[in-house]
Amino acid sequence: MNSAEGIGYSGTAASLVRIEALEKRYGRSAASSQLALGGIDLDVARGEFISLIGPSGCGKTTLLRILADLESASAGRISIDGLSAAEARRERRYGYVFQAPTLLDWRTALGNVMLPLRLLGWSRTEARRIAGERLAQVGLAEASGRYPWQLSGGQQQRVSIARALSLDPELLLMDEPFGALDEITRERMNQDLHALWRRTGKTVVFVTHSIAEAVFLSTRIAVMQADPGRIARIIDVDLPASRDFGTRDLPRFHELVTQVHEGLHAAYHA
Ligand SMILES: Nc1ncnc2c1ncn2[C@@H]1O[C@H](COP(=O)(O)OP(=O)(O)OP(=O)(O)O)[C@@H](O)[C@H]1O
Repeated sequence: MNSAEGIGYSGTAASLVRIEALEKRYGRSAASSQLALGGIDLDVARGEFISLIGPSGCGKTTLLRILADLESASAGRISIDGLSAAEARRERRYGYVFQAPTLLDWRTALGNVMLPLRLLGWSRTEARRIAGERLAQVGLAEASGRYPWQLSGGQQQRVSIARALSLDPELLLMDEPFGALDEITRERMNQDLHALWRRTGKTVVFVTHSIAEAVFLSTRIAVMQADPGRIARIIDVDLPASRDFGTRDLPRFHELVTQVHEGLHAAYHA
């Protein structure tokens, strides 16, 4: 049985995501199995933007995939708005953005964003209207007729975000969505994602390897460590709520970058 499904429990009004004593073991035999997550406790408040950062292999993607019910937990409990991960998946309570865009090459940008709506029974006209709005939300209205191979990497990721938003979920799970982009495009995407988050009030769980990206975007940062994967430290990001290109020049921004850096160093050498 999927334990995340079996023992889901009710969250509070304030926390949208609740994770308690979550463990994940890959492999069956005791000799060859590996404890990828060794007891994660984390509450994510509604409207929060939390980043997971940590050394390669510390279980960031595994944690995100368990939340999305793409992977089962070995022990522990999670709930999303009071639902188990499986229920939340069935009810389309989250949107998921992968590291690679995963768009269908034979569908236009609009067609890709329409797809989840069409699959759930929206009429073609309604789906087209909503998908058009979502593409406008990510600044791609004029590219709606283009195919993925006619779009830049950054534009493809914008389409992926629009698709994740298509059903207007309260929760967005994002697995290093800007990892493959050049630095300037990435900063621009950070800026636009921040503005989108402020406008929509979504709750975001975001995996990244970039300290600057985590500090710029987040309300809190969970620094993880490996063997087994666990949360080593939580850092509150007390920057002004509204962030722009000037945010990276603030002394507090640099202090926080140093704090996360030190947290990561400690995590690497623990
Ligand atoms: N399907 C799988 N089968 C067996 N082991 C796995 C599987 N997926 C992940 N692992 C192992 O679990 C651990 C955590 O992997 P995970 O991909 O979640 O880490 P991560 O922090 O996201 O890494 P990265 O930053 O490199 O993407 C790693 O040791 C990995 O080898």
